[in-house]
Amino acid sequence: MRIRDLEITPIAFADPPLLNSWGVHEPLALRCVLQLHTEEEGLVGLGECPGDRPALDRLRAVRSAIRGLSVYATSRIERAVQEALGEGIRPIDRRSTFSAIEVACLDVQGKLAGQPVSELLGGAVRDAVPYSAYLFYKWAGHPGQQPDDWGAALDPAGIVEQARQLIDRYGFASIKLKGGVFPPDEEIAAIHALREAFPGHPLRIDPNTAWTVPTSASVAAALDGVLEYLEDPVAGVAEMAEVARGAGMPLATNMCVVSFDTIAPAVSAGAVQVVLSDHHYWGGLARTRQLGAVCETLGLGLSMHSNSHLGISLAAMTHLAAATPNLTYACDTHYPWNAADDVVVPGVLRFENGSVPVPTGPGLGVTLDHDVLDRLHRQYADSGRQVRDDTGYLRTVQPDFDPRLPRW
Ligand SMILES: O=C([O-])C(=O)C[C@H](O)[C@@H](O)C(=O)[O-]
Repeated sequence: MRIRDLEITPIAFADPPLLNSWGVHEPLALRCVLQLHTEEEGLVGLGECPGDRPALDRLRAVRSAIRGLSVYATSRIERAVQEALGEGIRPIDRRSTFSAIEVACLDVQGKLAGQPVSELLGGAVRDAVPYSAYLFYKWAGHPGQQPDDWGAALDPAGIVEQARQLIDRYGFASIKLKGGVFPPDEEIAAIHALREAFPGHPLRIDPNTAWTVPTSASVAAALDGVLEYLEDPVAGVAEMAEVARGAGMPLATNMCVVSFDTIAPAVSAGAVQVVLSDHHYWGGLARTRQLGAVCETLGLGLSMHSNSHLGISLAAMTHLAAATPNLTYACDTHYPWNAADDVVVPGVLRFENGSVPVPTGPGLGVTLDHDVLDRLHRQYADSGRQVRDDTGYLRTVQPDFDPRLPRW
């Protein structure tokens, strides 16, 4: 079963004004939907990946190189992708490009075999995958941002209210707060407020390396006995190790362990106890299962990271987590923030008690909604890219958008 073509559709979907240590989320998140068409039987495999212009350029660069290859030959496809990308592309971007294509190949393989992707990965060891409530400090609204009904969350009471909405709607157990936004004392107070409001719910905070070693140490002391893990408090292996030595909870990361070659130095230094996987950045579902084996061997915990994403990625994440026995932490997902714009037909992907039941249909088990895809693609074409100007406000610019290439 050979690849006839890779259809690349950039899309833009609404993202609320969520805050992180870099600022506020842009009004539109850029993503890309892949449809991998086969030569025989007219099958289509789905993939999803970042949709910024460099990511799209990389996909266009590899498109002809994978034509004619077997959908089963993922190692050969990976090599063809690497060769087509040539020199000068960051390893993480190489892995990300291949990852979306690998997911689309697995979707086709599953459709051919009449088996869900989780079976192709060794079989689901859980029927449903737990996700965490991913809390963000949030403005009520922002210029250029579409209105939403979540409200603002700018203090402990707002964070507790946001957690309540997410837990009421989705049933999450674990709760993760994106920190590094306000002074650490305010974020510590928010975690204590969550602990009081939701006793028994595992809690995490992730400031995306915004803190210094002393700040991280005092946050770790203040939250001792409260957190299931502290994620990326500080940048650098040596700095993470220094924090880890005095912290009463495990340190987790998706920023200092980002590839296989970064595992050993971090482990030797005692810098991390939990690794957050992410198939987009680790080079696909098979590679991420290899990460699982390495973590098991080294006695590291395994969790899962997310960025803004839609249902094709959620399906892939769910199949992967279901078939990775030692992925025992609840996975991150941004899905509740973006679900209203999903490109997959509703129904299969749903949250029950904080978990997504593993899709049982062939392949990823999800179906593309072409009307939504077209709408989000038009939104991409019409809006250009939103960037923050030097006054902190968002504006629409078109520098990396070429209207002559609306769809590849
Ligand atoms: O856990 C993480 O590092 C992230 O989720 C990175 C994301 O970019 C997150 O900070 C966000 O969406 O603002």
